[in-house]
Amino acid sequence: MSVPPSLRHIASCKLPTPWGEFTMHGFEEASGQEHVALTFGDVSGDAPVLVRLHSECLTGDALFSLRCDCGFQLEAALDAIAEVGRGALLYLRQEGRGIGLINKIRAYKLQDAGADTVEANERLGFPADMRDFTVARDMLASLGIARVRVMTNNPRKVATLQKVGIEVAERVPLKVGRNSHNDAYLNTKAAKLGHLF
Ligand SMILES: Nc1nc2c(ncn2[C@@H]2O[C@H](COP(=O)(O)OP(=O)(O)OP(=O)(O)O)[C@@H](O)[C@H]2O)c(=O)[nH]1
Ligand SMILES: [Zn+2]
Repeated sequence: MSVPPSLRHIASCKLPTPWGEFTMHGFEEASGQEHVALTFGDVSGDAPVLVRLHSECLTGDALFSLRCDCGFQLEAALDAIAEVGRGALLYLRQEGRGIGLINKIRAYKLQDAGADTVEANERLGFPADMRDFTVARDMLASLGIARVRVMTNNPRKVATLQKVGIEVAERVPLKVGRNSHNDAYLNTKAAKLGHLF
């Protein structure tokens, strides 16, 4: 009996953006979970590729929320990739650090009442961060990317990439979008989740 591949590349298309023309690649996990990658320029070859692993945040990425830094990081990452002329953004469908959109709204409600972002997850019965970044390995492999300069403040992303055999030539900090609404959230990420600010 043959084992189905854990990730399938389904189709690619052009994606014009204010930063220029990206190529959008659609992937599907065996579970049915969908992800996309945007590439810019020629990402083949041995030179490390500027890469962002971005976890889905509907509120920050699409609805202009100031509760987090996600939307600002998304824009800054696309900006940086277009600026160097070559790179990839993996848009991972891991809303709410893996707990999903509705549970994230529940967690925000608890945060409105005083819990921090980690306590809120725990009160709902979830770990602080449920994400598994190994899907990035298969997406990068499918795109022909073996060496990266990864834009993140999250050491766990770097550690996972290294663990699954992606060479991390450099971690590029991505510190944008701090404001009065997300200041405490970002401080909690540094104190409890190990983010490097
Ligand atoms: N459960 C929960 N998830 C949140 C909260 N605020 C933001 N998120 C989610 O956290 C994730 C943030 O992902 P990333 O932008 O990849 O950020 P990161 O792992 O913190 O690290 P960076 O690469 O440094 O940005 C997204 O999935 C958001 O939906 C929150 O208060 N609770
Ligand atoms: Zn966010």
